[in-house]
Amino acid sequence: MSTEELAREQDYVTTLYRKLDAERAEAQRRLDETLQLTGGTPQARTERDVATTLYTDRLAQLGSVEQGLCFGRLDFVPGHAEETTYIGRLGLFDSDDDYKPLLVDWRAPVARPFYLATAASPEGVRRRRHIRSLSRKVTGLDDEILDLTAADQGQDLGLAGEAALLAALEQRRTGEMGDIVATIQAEQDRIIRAPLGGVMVVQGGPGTGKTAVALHRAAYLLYTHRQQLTTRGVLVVGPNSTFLRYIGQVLPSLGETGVLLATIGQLYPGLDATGVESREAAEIKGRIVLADVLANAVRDRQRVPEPVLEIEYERELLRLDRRTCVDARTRARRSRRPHNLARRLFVSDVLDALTRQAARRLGEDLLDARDVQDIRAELAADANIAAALESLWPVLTPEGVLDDLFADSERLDSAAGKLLSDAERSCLKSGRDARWTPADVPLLDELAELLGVDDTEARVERKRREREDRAYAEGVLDILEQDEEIIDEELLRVSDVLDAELFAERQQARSELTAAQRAAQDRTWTFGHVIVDEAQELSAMDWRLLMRRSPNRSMTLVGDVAQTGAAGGARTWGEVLSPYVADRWRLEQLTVNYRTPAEIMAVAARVLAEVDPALEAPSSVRESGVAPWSVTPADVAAELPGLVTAELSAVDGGTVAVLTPAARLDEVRALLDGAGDRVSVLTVERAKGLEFDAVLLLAPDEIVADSPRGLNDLYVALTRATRRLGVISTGSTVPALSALG
Ligand SMILES: Nc1ncnc2c1ncn2[C@@H]1O[C@H](COP(=O)(O)OP(=O)(O)OP(=O)(O)O)[C@@H](O)[C@H]1O
Repeated sequence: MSTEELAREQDYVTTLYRKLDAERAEAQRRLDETLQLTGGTPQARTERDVATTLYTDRLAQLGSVEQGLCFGRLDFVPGHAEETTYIGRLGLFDSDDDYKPLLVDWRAPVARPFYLATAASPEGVRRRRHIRSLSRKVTGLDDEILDLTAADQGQDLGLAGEAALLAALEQRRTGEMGDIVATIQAEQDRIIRAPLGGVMVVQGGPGTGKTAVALHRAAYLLYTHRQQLTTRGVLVVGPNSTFLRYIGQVLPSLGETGVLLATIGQLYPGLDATGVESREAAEIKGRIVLADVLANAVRDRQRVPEPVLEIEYERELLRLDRRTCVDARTRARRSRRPHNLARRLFVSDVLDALTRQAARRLGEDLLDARDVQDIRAELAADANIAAALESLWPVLTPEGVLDDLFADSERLDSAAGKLLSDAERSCLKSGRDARWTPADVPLLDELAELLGVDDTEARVERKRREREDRAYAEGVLDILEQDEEIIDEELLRVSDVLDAELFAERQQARSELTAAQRAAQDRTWTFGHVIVDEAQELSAMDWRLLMRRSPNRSMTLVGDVAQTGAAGGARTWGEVLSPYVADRWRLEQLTVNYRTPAEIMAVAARVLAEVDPALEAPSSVRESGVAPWSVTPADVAAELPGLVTAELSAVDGGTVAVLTPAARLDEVRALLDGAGDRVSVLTVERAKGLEFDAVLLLAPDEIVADSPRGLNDLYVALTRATRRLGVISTGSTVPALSALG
């Protein structure tokens, strides 16, 4: 690349940074101005709140694009509507020149050819240029000329911007995932920009960019359907907290808010379920039949007297017989309301019956309707009667019911006797953690549905407040419209684009929390879009919970059925989804592995063939030049630290993972204590979705033997490395690894 060309691009990029600085200064100035205003009417305070959030969001967005602000350029063929377009992390416009775009946001439709154009289908693009930079300095340019004669590079795998891609892939791993906006590939772009509605499954082998694609899709959807999605939010579900930390930085650096990142264990408000239990117990809890077990458990709590319950009331005995209670129970159950709401009906019928009894004793003929009503009210307020009603139809909480069910053999036998075997029931009872486990969360959620909350009073109050908010918002908008003193165009723009309802909703959100934060606190929140990563791991009960959060079935599910480790996880996507959407879901596939070098992938492919010969491993995009190796040390404890040190120096500042069978985790952690934060010691389950420059795999035979899906686990373990793989054998050889030197 000529130095003049580099200098020309540097000039342009410098102009863009100048523009970025100016935008930042302007947003800061406006924010400062707004913050200096004090006092005033409630309306004035509202206006200030709106403006404060607007400028604060803008500043955060402008702050997050500093690195690699502009990374691409398209030059179109003569006669095309555009001549040249620069692509970057956000859009910048020239306010002095009719808002001509200086930089196009990567998510905008005009940016698409940057990811999709090929020599065979150039979409009007003559040249695609990747601009590499470090801080604000342009360090390199990679050009592709998209005419047919130049159709050579990356032809086999259809790669776009191969040089830039390979440079990105060669980078050392830091323990946090980075964005891929500069080098998104065509098959990935099609998924990222797929329409919002419906259920899309993205099936792809390890390292094909499923996680990256899922997160960029969240950013794209929020950009394209901003209004719809910032109010409802986007839920991104990942397998565990280590994984969420790994991906946590990708979205803010794309300048997005309104996204809730959570594990299934965090989807029941007020809990972060981190308890541990056996694979078997988790598998049983994940079965769909648990929905029936729980329904039975709730029904079992709706009791009738055998044969009569006597209640002392004002020194006399009222008798509540079985028949009355059975009738009341039948009517309450037939209402199909959740337990705590149906309770009102049961209580009302029983009180009617008791009132009749009490009235009879006092002499029915002497009482008018008013007297009878008074008697009923007195009965309702009586402590003994309240206790009797509570014993027959108690107010229940999900936590209480689940705890009682697992702690009490009789209850469990009654609810699950016909649905789970003796061995399965005792597995649920034994070895319970004092804390809730992730597999408990969908059960609690199910119970919350079955039980409901009798919030009649709270609802009336909420409705009243909503009416007030709305009336207030209408008032604010009227004043904004009329007040000629308000010349700040940003504020006026706010009133232009909001109607009263939205404004009221926004006000509520602002005075309290963001959509994501509100969603985290509200079990009944439904999201605008739900994205699930490592979706193959979810159990049938997990899916039930997620489908409740996504009644519009706007979902992106990414995963790999060849990597399923959970005993209750997916074997096929159809099996998982058909109860909810029948066959109304579409499948997209990713086929290129960007993480694992070909040398390592060859080993992994042998394992995959053992899992299922019909499954195909993705093709690696590059070779590392380092062959995977294997050793069988005489004394693992003595030699492991040395092997780790050697890997650390080989990856030169990069990361090393030691993947171990669960039974050896503590021992290995102790051995490597003090190895520094570039070394992670993990089980395969915890390493799922993560990647490291070098991986040392300890005792593969034990990993295989540990679970019915042990070979899948081995496949996952082998595909975590971006550069180097070493296998440390301790026992019998695993056939698929026997060829390792
Ligand atoms: N287009 C791309 N440009 C640059 N890097 C990419 C691209 N696509 C994927 N990568 C990189 O490849 C690696 C693997 O991606 P990712 O973790 O998203 O794969 P995955 O399919 O989720 O893998 P797994 O199934 O093992 O969890 C990451 O480092 C990611 O940044």
